[in-house]
Amino acid sequence: MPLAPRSRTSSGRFCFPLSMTMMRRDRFFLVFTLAAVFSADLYFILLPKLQRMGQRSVRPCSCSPDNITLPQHGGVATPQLSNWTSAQQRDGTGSEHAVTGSKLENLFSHPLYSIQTPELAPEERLLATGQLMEYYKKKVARWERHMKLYSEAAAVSNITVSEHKVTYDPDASWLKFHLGINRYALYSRDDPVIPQLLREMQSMTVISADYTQDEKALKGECDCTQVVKPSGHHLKLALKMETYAKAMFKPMRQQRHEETPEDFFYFIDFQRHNAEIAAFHLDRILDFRRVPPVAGRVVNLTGEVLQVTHNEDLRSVFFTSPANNTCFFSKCLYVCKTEYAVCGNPDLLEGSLSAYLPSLSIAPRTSIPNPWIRSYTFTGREEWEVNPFFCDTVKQMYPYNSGNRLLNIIDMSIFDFLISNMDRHHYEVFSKFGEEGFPLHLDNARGFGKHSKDEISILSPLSQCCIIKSSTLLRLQLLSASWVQAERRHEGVPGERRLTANPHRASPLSVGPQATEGPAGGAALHPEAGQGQSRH
Ligand SMILES: Nc1ncnc2c1ncn2[C@@H]1O[C@H](COP(=O)(O)OP(=O)(O)OP(=O)(O)O)[C@@H](O)[C@H]1O
Ligand SMILES: [Mn+2]
Repeated sequence: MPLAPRSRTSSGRFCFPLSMTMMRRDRFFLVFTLAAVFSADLYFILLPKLQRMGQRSVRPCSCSPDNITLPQHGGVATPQLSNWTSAQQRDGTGSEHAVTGSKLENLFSHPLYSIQTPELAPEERLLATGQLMEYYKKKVARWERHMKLYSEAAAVSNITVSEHKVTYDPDASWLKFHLGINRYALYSRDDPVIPQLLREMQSMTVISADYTQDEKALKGECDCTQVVKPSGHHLKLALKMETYAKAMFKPMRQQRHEETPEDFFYFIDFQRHNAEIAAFHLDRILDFRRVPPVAGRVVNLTGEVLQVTHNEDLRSVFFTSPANNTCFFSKCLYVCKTEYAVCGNPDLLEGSLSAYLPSLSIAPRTSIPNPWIRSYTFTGREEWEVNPFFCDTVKQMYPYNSGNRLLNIIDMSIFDFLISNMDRHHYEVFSKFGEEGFPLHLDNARGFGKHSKDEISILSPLSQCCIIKSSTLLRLQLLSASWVQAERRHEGVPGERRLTANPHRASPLSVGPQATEGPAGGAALHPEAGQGQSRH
C-alpha cells in the first residue's frame, strides 16, 4: 500500500494523517509482540545453545559417559571377547574371584584375566621353531669361531679377556620367550617361561658386553647442540649370557626415589632403570603384554662388562674415579659432558635388564612416529596440541583408518599416562604382522618421574578420539575397584600399616567412582577422575 504524503506541522515536525497513525499503532503492537517472542527465544533457547557450542569448541571432544565409544568388536589385535573362552574360576563359580593368595594372584584369577587366546595359526606366530633353532645354531658356531680368533689376537696384544663358553641349550628360556611371541602379545599370561627368564637374567653368567646397535650407529659421534635425544644420557649396554640370551642393561643413574627435577623438560629427563622394571610389571597387570620382560640386577662393571667386552671403544671409556670406583661413560659423552659417567661401588652397579626381542634379521620391526609425538624443542608445538580435531585427521590416515591400530595407540597412551611417560616419540611393530601388529611398549625409562603429577595431556589420543577398547576399560574398572577394596582392607585391619595417601594425586589406576557402574560408563575420562586418592 502506497504511503500517504507526510505534511509538516506549524512546529515544523512531520506528522501523519489519523488513519495512518492507527495503522502505525497496529504495526507497533505487532513489532513489539514479535520482538518479545524473539527475545524470549533468544534468551531461553538460542543463547544456551550458543553457550553449549562455545564450550564445545574449547573442549571439542571431552569424553564423557555420553559420548565415549566402545568398539563393537575387540578389534583385530584383541579378538572379540565372546570368541575367547573364559577359564573357570578357582572357586568354580566363575563369577566371584578367589580372595586367597597374593593380590596379584587374586587379580589374575578374575575372569578378565582368564580369557584364552584362540588357537594360533602358524602365520600368527612371529617365529617358526625350525627357523629360530637354525639361527641359534649359526650364532653359536659364529661365536665360537670369533672367540678363537679373538683370544689369539688378544694374546698377541696382551689384552686380558675373561673367556666364557657359550652353552647351546635348545631349552633356553629366551628361545621359548621368542617362540611364544604372536600377533596378540609378547607372551601369554601364565607362561612359566617368563618368570624363569626373569630369574635367569638376574643370575646367568655374562659372557660379553657391547654397545647397543643404536649406540653403534652413532659411531661415537654426537651433536652437542641438539637437545633432542642427548644420547649421552643413554648409557645402555647389550649383555650376552651363557646361553646366548641377550639383555639390554640400563644402569642406575640416580637414587631410586629421585624424581625429575622441576625445571627439566621430559626430553632431557634421566633414564630410570627402575621405571623400566615397574613399567614391565604394570604392562603385564594391564594385560597388554607388550613390554619385553625386565629384571633388576646388580652388575659387576669390572667382571661383567670391562673384562668380557670385545669392543675396544667400550673398553676405552672405563676409568677409575678418585674414590676408586669403576666408572664408564658413553663414547659420545666424552666429547660432550664427562659428568654423565656412571660409577659402581666400587664395581657393583644396579640396573635393569630387558630381555632382547628376536634379532631384526629374523623378525624385522618397523619404527613408526607416534601421531601424538611431542615437540622435542623448548617452544615447539605439535599439531595435536593446537588442533582439537586432530583425531579426525588421524582416523583418515593409514594404518589408523582400519583395524585396531588406533585403539592400540590409545591403549599405549593409557599405559604412558599411568607411568607418566612423555617420551613416546616412536613405536615399533613387528613387520610380519603388518597393520594388525600391536605396538611394542619399548623404552619406558623416562616414566615414573613425578609421583605427584598427573600429566593429563598424555591421554590426548583417548580424549581426542573418545574411543577405547572395551577390554581395556573393563580392566581399568577392575583395577580401580581392586584398589579401592585394598584401601578399605588396609583401613579395616587394626595395626596394619596404612600407606600415606596424597590427596593431590589421583591413583594411576583410579578411574573415578562411576567406573564400577558398567562397561559403557566411560568413567575413565571423567574430568573428576584425577581427584581421587592414591598411594605414594
Ligand atoms: N628389549 C629389547 N629388545 C630389542 N631391542 C630393543 C629392546 N629394547 C630396546 N630396543 C631397541 O633399542 C632401541 C633403543 O632402546 P631404548 O629406546 O630403550 O633406548 P634409548 O636410549 O632411550 O633410545 P632413544 O634415544 O631412541 O629413545 C629401541 O628403539 C629398540 O629398537
Ligand atoms: Mn628413549
